[in-house]
This record gives sequence, structure tokens and C-alpha cells, in this order.
Amino acid sequence: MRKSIATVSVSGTLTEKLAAIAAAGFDGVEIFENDLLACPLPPEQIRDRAADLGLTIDLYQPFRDFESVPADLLARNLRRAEHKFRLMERLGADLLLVCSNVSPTVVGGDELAAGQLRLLAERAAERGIRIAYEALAWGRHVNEYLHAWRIARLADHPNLGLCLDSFHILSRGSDPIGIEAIPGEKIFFLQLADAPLLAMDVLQWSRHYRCFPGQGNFDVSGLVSHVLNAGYAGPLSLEVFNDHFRQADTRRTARDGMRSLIALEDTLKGAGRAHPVVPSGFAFAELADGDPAEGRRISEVLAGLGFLRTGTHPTKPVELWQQGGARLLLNATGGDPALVAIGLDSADPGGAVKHAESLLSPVLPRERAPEEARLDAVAAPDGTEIFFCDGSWLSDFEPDRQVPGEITGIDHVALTQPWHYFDEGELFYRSVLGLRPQGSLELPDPYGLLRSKAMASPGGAVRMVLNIAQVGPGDIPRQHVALACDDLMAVARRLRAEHPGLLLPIPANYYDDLEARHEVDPELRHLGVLYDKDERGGEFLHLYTVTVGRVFFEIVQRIGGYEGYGAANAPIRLAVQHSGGN
Ligand SMILES: O=C(O)c1ccc(O)c(O)c1
Ligand SMILES: [Mg+2]
Repeated sequence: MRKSIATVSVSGTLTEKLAAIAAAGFDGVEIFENDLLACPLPPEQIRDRAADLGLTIDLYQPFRDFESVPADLLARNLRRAEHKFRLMERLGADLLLVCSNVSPTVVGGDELAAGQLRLLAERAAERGIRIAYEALAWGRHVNEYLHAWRIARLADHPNLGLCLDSFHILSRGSDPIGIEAIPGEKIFFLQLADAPLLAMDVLQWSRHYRCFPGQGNFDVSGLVSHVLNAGYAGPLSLEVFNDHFRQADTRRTARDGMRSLIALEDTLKGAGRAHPVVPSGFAFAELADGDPAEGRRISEVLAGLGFLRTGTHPTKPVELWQQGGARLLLNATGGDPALVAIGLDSADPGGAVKHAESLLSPVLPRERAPEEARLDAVAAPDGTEIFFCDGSWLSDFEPDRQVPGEITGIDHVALTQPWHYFDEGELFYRSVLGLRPQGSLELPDPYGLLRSKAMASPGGAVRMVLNIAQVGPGDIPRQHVALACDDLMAVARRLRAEHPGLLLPIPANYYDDLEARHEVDPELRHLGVLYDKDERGGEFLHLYTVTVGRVFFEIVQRIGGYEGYGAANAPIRLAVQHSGGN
């Protein structure tokens, strides 16, 4: 299908927007009026610029507060419309979006609205222009798409049809099945936006929190399938009002929008089928283990946790450390200790990279000696390298040894996202890796708020937590690797006895509160182990190490089907980390 985007969805000036939208591979644009008003170019040059870039101008918008008005206002509104029609001729646009009236001066009655829209459509028809009528979710009288359709049907003019906007429909909880009763040729335009579920005024929700399909909680692809069943053949057009997008890099946002439409098409094509390349587990996590300023190295922490160095790469300064099913690569190429890459077990690494590439992810070049294992990798939006592994990579690290120990594997990794690319990260991990969102949270931090989203593969073999930290002066964005074990109390006892300096200290006040809420083993307090319990009785025991560079480790034990991440305890950790408990 043709792909379009409203210029309001990305940052920049109109000419920057057009260039970025074309570079991202869109076929067309909706020109948002404010972008045009602020542009120094005359409409003819904007038209030529778009054409040179290979973009069609699919829609001009919005035309506000037109219908259901008293007679004197109608005359003024028609005059206003004539001006916009002339502008559209100069711009080479033949579809005008008219959104439902939000003004308190509206006079009610479908007959009146239909009659006035019919007049507008007649005037438009004289110039070969069509009108797409859109029910804004906060429209004064018309705020449901089926109401807009009843009025358009009453008006009964070939140049009057509907603009359907997924946000307005889904934010009100309207059932999109009704779209199938609208003749496809009367749906003149389809605008797509997703949004997180928020309990707030719908206008504020729409103007600040929309996001690209796949980044929020709406079933946008389900809505699109109803629109296609109705016989709609126009473009899929993104229309997103988002405070972060307005500040983010123009080209990057446009590319992300394109990724969301490609993923949406994949979902429509593969409806009901499993994701093609969902990973089956963590092959490894790779950490840069340079010389940290404070002297401690990740390797010391790993040794304390019971890991053994089992191999060294033949040509690169990379060591393999193992314990149980957990494999960590330490890369001594310099830089502050940080989590730089994740290896995922994949049945088809080549296919996984192709899939990632089809979703516009940069494929990483790998310089490798001819005898080394083939590695397929792409870059995630946060810069983390994602490797797809079929097991052959381990042969680089002969001899591969079994290291029995308390740790059984990698439970999850927590990555810090740049704040203005948080939604991009979620879409990447959902579409490229087939992870499913498990929920999002906002957690108090002594100096701000931590926004966090958890995602997991079906079955939970791969779990990731994406955080955006508000980083204050002197703070570092932290990442962590959570290691699974079967007996956390035993691990804690040993660490407390042998390496007490590796453990993050937990305040006594936490245990006073914990003991008020749950009947817990008093030993938790003595060992500094944190505890959580879910509504279904699942339990979670965990502890944290101190931070080295940007990285710390968590050790976790899941009991009774616990699916969370101990979010209730994260604010305690953040406060201790901030207060120099490291
Ligand atoms: O927020 C608005 O005013 C607005 C304008 C035009 C649209 O298409 C829309 O969905 C919302
Ligand atoms: Mg809209």
C-alpha cells in the first residue's frame, strides 16, 4: 500500500520535513497547515519541492469549525474555504480534511451539518477538490466516526467522504467493526496513530501522546484490516502529535514511522502467524570491560559471582566467562565498562538479519578472520548490537567448558534508552525481535522519574526491560544484566560471607516496610535480599551488585510463575545508587 505521513509528525521546517520524509521512503505527505504558513516558499515551490523528492501531496489539513454553524458564520466559513481551495490549487493538493466542529457556537442537528457540508462539497467540486470529513474525538456534536458517516450519507455528494483516524476511533473505545459497513470509496483517507493507554482528557492525550503504530496500546492493525475489508484503497498515513517527536531528529523519526508501517503491513499479511524469527534465548551478553576510573573491573565482579573465564577470542581482545547457562563476553577494547551487545539464540540468523533489515535496522559489518564463526548482527536504536547466534560462535572460544554454579542463565537485560527514542526502542524490539510488551511503569527516583517498559518473547526465554532515566548532573545512565538462579538465599549467603563489598546495601527502612506487608524470612534483612510477590502468589527474590562503569548485575529467583521484575523495589535501588551506595 502507499505510505504517507502528516508533516506535523516530525520535527523541523517544512523543507527539512519533506526531505526527511522522502529519504525514509514515503510515497506522499499530508501538508499540515501550520507547517505551510511558516514556510518562506510559495505554495508552487512547495509543490515542486515535493514532486522533485518523489512525494505526492495527498491531503491538506486541517480545515476547522466549518459545519453546523449559524447562517452568518456559514458565509464567512465558505469564504474561508474558497481561500483554502485556491491555496490547494497552487499546492497541487485535491483533498481537504475538514475536522468536526469543536466550537461552543455550534448549532445542533444532523440535517444542518449535512446541508452545510454539501454546500462545501459543491464548491469544492467546481475546483476538482474533495472533502474528507473527520470526527475529532472531542468534537462538539460529532465525535464518533459513525456519526460523521451518517452526516456524510445525508449530504450525499460525490466530493464528500470521510477521513478515518485510528486515534479518534480507538481513544473513545468505539468498535471499529462498523467501518466495514461504510463503502470503501466513501473513505477518502485513513490516518494512523497509536497511543499509550492514559486516563486523561482526550484532546491532551491526542495532542501530546500519540505515537506510531506498534508503540502504544491500540490495536491499529485490527482497525486497518476493517478499513481494507470496507474496500479502502488509499494510502496508510501516519498522523502523530507527540512532544518527543517534535524535538527528535527529523530523519530518524521519519525512518521510525516507515518502520512502523512496514511492521504493520507484516502484521496484516501474517495475521495469526507466529513472528518469523523470534529468538529462543540469550546466547550471551557482551560487556566492555575497559579501565574504569575507580579501578574495579567487571571481571572482578564476575569472578566474585562465581563465573570462570573459559576462553579467549583468537583475534580480538574478548574473553568468554561462563557459569551455568550464562555466558558473558568481556571486551577489553577500551572505554567505560558498559553493556554493548546482546547475543540471541536464533534458529535462522540469516533470516533474522534479513527481517531486521526489512524493518530498516542497520546491519553491522563484521570484520572477521576467515576461520571465525559467522556473526549476524544489527544495531538497535539505542546503539546496542544485537547478534543472532546459531551456536557456532562458541567455537571461537575453544575450549568451551561447562562451569557448574549457582547461576543458571541470563534472566533479562535492562537497557537505558535515550529519552527521545524510547518509543523507537519499543517498536524495534517488538517488530524486529518479536518481543511482546508486558507493561510500562513510572517509578520514583530521588531526582526524577524512571519510565520503564518490560518486554518478553512468548514463553519468556528472552526478557528485556527498557528504561529511560532522567539523568541529573553527575549521574550515569545504568544498564544491567539480571542473572537467574534457583536458590537466591544460598547465593546471598555466600556473597555476604566472601564478597560483601560487591553487594548493594539495602536500607533497614525497606525491611521494616516489607515485614509489614508480607510475612517474610527475617534472613532477607540480614542478607540484603529484596522481595516481591504478585497477585497470583508468584514470588521474586533478588539482589544487586555495585555498579562498575555503567553496569551492574542483578541476581534473581522466580518462584511460582512470577512474571515481573521487582518493580516495587526499583525505587529503593535507584535511591541507594544515587546516594553513593553505588
Ligand atoms: O488535534 C487536532 O486539532 C487535529 C487536527 C487534525 C486532525 O486530523 C486530527 O486528528 C487532530
Ligand atoms: Mg486526524
